[in-house]
Amino acid sequence: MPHRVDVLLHNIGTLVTPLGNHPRGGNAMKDIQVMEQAAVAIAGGRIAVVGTEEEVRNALQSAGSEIVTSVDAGGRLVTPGLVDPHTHLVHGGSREHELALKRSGVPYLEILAMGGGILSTVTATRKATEDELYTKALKSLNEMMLQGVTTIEAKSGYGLTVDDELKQLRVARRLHEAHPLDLVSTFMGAHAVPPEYKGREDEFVDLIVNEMLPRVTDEGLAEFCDVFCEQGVFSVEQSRRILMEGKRNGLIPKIHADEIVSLGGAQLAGEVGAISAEHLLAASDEGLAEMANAGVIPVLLPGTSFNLGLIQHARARDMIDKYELPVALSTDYNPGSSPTESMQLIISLASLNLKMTPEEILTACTINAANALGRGFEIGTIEAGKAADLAIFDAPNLAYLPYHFGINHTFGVIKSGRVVVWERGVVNA
Ligand SMILES: N=CN[C@@H](CCC(=O)O)C(=O)O
Ligand SMILES: [Zn+2]
Repeated sequence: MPHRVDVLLHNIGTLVTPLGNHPRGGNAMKDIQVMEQAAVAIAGGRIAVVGTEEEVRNALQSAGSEIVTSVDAGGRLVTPGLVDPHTHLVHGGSREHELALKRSGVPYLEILAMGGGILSTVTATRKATEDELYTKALKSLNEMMLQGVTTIEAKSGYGLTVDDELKQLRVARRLHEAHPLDLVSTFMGAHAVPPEYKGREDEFVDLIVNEMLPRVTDEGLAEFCDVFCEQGVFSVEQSRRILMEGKRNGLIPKIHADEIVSLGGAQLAGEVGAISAEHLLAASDEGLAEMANAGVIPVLLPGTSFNLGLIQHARARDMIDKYELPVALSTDYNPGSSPTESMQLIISLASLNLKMTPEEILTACTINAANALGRGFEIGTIEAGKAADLAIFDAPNLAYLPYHFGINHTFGVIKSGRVVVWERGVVNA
């Protein structure tokens, strides 16, 4: 028991959290702890004690702990800080000019093949200075924090030259150092083939492998390596080569797999030992079984299928009920397929379109998402010893979050023991 408690968060109406450090799949996704009239004592940025308010106060009193600051949660709902494990945070420009095209039925991959889509954002990102990218991404990062998010992943992939990929990753590193939120970086030089390599796709893969990957690892700019494995983008063979070379360079594989066409990306995820596979709308049963065998976390992105106007969504129910996979959820924040920073929108869409229960959704946005970033021992639950990352919502219970959709429920956010959002506004950032 610490002698000095920096923050005592008390008068929590309901505290909800999954427990443990590992990904939770199948029925275990529904297993969460629900505690009424709770409190959390925080010391040195970590959770020191959690329990009912009476238990916590008694424990602190018998240890003679000094409480430096008391924070009144006002009877609200408290969850672990949300984790957004798949974002394309750093990019230039926006793509509202493609909205009419999309709504008239032109498919996502066709817009890309016409030189638009991802490639239009590549042009804008190449043009932007590091400072311009920083300022734009900072705004989005604050939006995410106001949603109750405390850790995010950020991918490169809109530079597609050595310098422009490094530029994006340096912006993410600067933001990680300057902003209260934690950013975890992923190198995604294999996001699209740039126009100057059209018809010479394998030469672009050579560039990624021989020049980009070594520079990224030399500068310690990323932990993960991701590939858009999709028809007309990177084949299974090209993806395998990049992910294996990434691994040789110390980067853990992730993969945009079977989003539109069932290419076998889910199987590849299992084969290369990816920590996660993303999208998976078209994943086959064999692919899902392979992921379950290999312990790959499916990161589902219901904002993308919603925004692309698809009838089909990822098969979350099969993944949970049949394959006992530990589903994670994310915004996929990007300027094309999912222009939203809102994890709370994702929470509602997961309920509506993926048919996940509120308990499963909480697990997916916290401990499973944390494990998709290799951080299950550090964040994702409210337990003694973990980082004190907490979200305080103006909601009477957990089910209220997906139920009352389209508004921001966040009242406060505590990141590493520091209050960074209060009364719905950013403080101390
Ligand atoms: N599908 C590939 N990449 C992103 C979209 C990028 C974009 O359209 O700019 C995604 O995860 O959805
Ligand atoms: Zn993505």
